[in-house]
Amino acid sequence: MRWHLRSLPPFPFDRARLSHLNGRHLHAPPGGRCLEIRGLVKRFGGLRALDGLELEVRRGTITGLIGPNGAGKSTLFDCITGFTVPDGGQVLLDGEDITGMAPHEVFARGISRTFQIPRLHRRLSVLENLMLVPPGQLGERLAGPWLRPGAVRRQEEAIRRRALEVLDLLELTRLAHAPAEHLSGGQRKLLELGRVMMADPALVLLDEPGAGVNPTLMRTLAAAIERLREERGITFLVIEHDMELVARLCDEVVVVSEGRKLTAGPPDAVRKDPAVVEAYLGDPRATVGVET
Ligand SMILES: Nc1ncnc2c1ncn2[C@@H]1O[C@H](COP(=O)(O)OP(=O)(O)OP(=O)(O)O)[C@@H](O)[C@H]1O
Repeated sequence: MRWHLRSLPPFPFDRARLSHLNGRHLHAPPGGRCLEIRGLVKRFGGLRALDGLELEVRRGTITGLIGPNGAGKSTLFDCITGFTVPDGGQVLLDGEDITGMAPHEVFARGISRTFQIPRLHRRLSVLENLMLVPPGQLGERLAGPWLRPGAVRRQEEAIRRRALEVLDLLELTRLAHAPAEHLSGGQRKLLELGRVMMADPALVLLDEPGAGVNPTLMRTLAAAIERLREERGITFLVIEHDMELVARLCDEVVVVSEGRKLTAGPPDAVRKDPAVVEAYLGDPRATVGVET
């Protein structure tokens, strides 16, 4: 029986200690293509939410995904993660075609996501929300606690330790035993990122992490994302409307409009691109977001 969680390393992350784990992202060199979207099409009745979308996300980068409301950003996340099956095109992860795979198959390949409205177990505590994430826990099996009580206990302790480390990183320790429903909107976003961290992903898709988050929590959130990229080499694709956050976090920004890629490039260049400004505001003389 596999007991992979026993070997989970503590935070702060240490690449050398992690190398014995099987995460392909830990061995793959940064900068190569992690995610490729080729000609993706998704129709809802007569509406083409994705209309031949093409984009690439390089390994180890934080890539922003921006575009006006209804551009198709969330639909893209749904297609990547198996929540929606596209009508055409391909999703490639590290060169493997994962188009149309079920959500659990995509998750098993190292892709985790968050949602615009965090999906948490509201009645469970913050700590329990984290501890539920790692799959294949021995205690969940009917006979596990009877046949291997020591192994179940040790595994649970390892998961608890890791969850406490995640809470520490996200500055949520004092809320460990509070029910998730008592958290503020911003704290829920942090907890959702924590759940993603418990899954040890290679690629993380964040859907509007900054929405409804106050400036202090935003700094904690941004710092955690940067740290995960630096120390774990985790790749991020981030839908975000807050251009200040995009400018701070992202190496590259992809702009989508009406289900297609409009342009891509460094945040500053993209923000001043007349085509982008027009897509957002209908006025090529304006600029998108705040000046930094
Ligand atoms: N399940 C669905 N059924 C019908 N239409 C849908 C469905 N999901 C999305 N759409 C439509 O597809 C288009 C793209 O929606 P999507 O949510 O992907 O856009 P978005 O870029 O994420 O927008 P926002 O920034 O407002 O969240 C929209 O016109 C939306 O109304």
